[in-house]
Amino acid sequence: MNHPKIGIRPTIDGRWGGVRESLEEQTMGMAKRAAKLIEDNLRYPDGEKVEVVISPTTIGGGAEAAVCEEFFANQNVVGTLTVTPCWCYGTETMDLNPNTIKAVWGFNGTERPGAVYLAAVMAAYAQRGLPAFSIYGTEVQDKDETTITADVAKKILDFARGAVAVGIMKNKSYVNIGSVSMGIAGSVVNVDFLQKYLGMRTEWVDMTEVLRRITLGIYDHEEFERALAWVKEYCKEGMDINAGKDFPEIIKKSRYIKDDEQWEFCVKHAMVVRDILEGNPKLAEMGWHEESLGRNGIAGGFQGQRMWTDWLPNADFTEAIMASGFNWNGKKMPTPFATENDTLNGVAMMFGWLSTGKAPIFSDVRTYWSPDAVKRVSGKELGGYAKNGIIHLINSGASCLDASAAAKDENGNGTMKEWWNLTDEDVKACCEATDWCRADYEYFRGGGFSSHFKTSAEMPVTMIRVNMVEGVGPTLQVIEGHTCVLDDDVHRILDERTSKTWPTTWFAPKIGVGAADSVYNVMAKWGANHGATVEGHVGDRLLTLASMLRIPVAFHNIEGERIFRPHSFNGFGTADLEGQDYRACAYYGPLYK
Ligand SMILES: C[C@H](O)[C@@H](O)[C@@H](O)C(=O)CO
Ligand SMILES: [Mn+2]
Repeated sequence: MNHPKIGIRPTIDGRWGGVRESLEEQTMGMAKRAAKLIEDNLRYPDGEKVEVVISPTTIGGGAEAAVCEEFFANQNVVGTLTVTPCWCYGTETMDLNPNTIKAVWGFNGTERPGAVYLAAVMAAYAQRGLPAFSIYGTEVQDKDETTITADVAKKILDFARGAVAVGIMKNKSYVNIGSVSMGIAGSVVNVDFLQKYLGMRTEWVDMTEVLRRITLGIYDHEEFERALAWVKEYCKEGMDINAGKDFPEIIKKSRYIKDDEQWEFCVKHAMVVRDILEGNPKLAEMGWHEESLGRNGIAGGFQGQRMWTDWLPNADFTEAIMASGFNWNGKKMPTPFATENDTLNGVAMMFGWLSTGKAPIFSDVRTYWSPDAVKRVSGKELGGYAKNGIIHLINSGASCLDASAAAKDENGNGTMKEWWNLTDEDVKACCEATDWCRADYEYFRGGGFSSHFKTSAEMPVTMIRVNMVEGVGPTLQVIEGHTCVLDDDVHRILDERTSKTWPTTWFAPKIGVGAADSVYNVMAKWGANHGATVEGHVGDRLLTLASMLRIPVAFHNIEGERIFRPHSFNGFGTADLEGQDYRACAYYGPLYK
């Protein structure tokens, strides 16, 4: 991965003869400390540490700003962080590159007017139509203080993480395999959105390409044997919902791959889909050079239903294992991969993955259960986070296996980890917590297997959705809450009323913030049938990312004090943060227009 970097711009009062000399060490010291903070705390999705470059000199005016810009030019710098403890000359030192994401940290030390420069250069950025993030600590620090305070550190990291996410998506591909599934609007790919907002290439691959590669053997046969052995050892058989059923003829005659050959087919499907997105040098060794290149895909989806699944095994294994933090080769970078080709949910999965390094969960937002309804059907009261009601997140077996929450944190609590922190025990535990049920032939005539688990830990999570709204364009929904663990009998009663062989996550949104005034209204206001969920309360990170991408946030429950957007957004009004966001995003428009 050609990693996008953060460029740091130590900026200084240009007056030689005493002022500048007295500030050189402190200014460059801020740059080095900010660089270390980012390198020590942030990782790319592939697990590598985020790379930072620092201007070769402090920047006192336009000449040195040009030297810095030239130095950054061939370093793939996606975001610049200007740092200063003093007054500087705003329009002479500002980053005028229209393509970088910008932030400025003004040290809160009163010996020199760093904060005055911060405000001055923010005015310059607002006047020039270049939104920039303003970072200023709440507490005055002594000028020789080298600690970066927690509030400043958080803003530096949230800025850098969002800028890196923007850079990771740029020039990558989103690969749709198949077309629109069952009339799902999110499956209707909006190429303008992917190109102009995310800088991504949209690729289409017909589902017959998967069949071609399986049929002609265009996959690594040695790896296939290994993967099949892993499946036999770790993907244990679950209930067969079809057993004993006398299906109508149309279903019986539709299953093309025999039951005892379906796992082989599903494993090949998963390997082929991965190779289509990422490429695989082994294929070149086999004489399949073009296939070995892949499509530079960091995310994608598979249509499945219905033209494939009405005769061939479904892609639930593929979709689950692509999005998981591990596979038969051990722990690996998750790939946001959308069921039913729901591209807008695939992008939501990608945003969550880029914001956490964790596996994103794909789900139907399927059922709102009020406390009264649960009491009626189970005789039990909902309590804890579930006390105001719960939402059933479940989709035909596509959810990443990390969502079983079988991985354990340092206190032994179930959680979902950055993939690079997964241990062998975590991987085994996630496999142990999952069984694989044969697909419901009424839905999936061609068969296949569905991952089946229930999220077995109470975790903070954030559910995300990208919607396309005529008259606005892309919008984002971000709802924080918790997963809930229900009593076994309550879970069983609720789960068995619906598709009981699919993976379940019980979600209790945090209510009482913004428009999220009830669990019911979270369900009622959700923009589509799917949601992408990641572990952690990371709604603030997603709102920062959305502001960088100029995607307005239509619905969220993130407390006002946690919202970090470019300073110039204040110019679009400050009393109503939602309206401000909409007006600023509408004016600035997409990054790559
Ligand atoms: C099997 C069914 O068609 C499911 O795929 C359907 O309920 C969906 O997931 C719709 O999003
Ligand atoms: Mn669905």
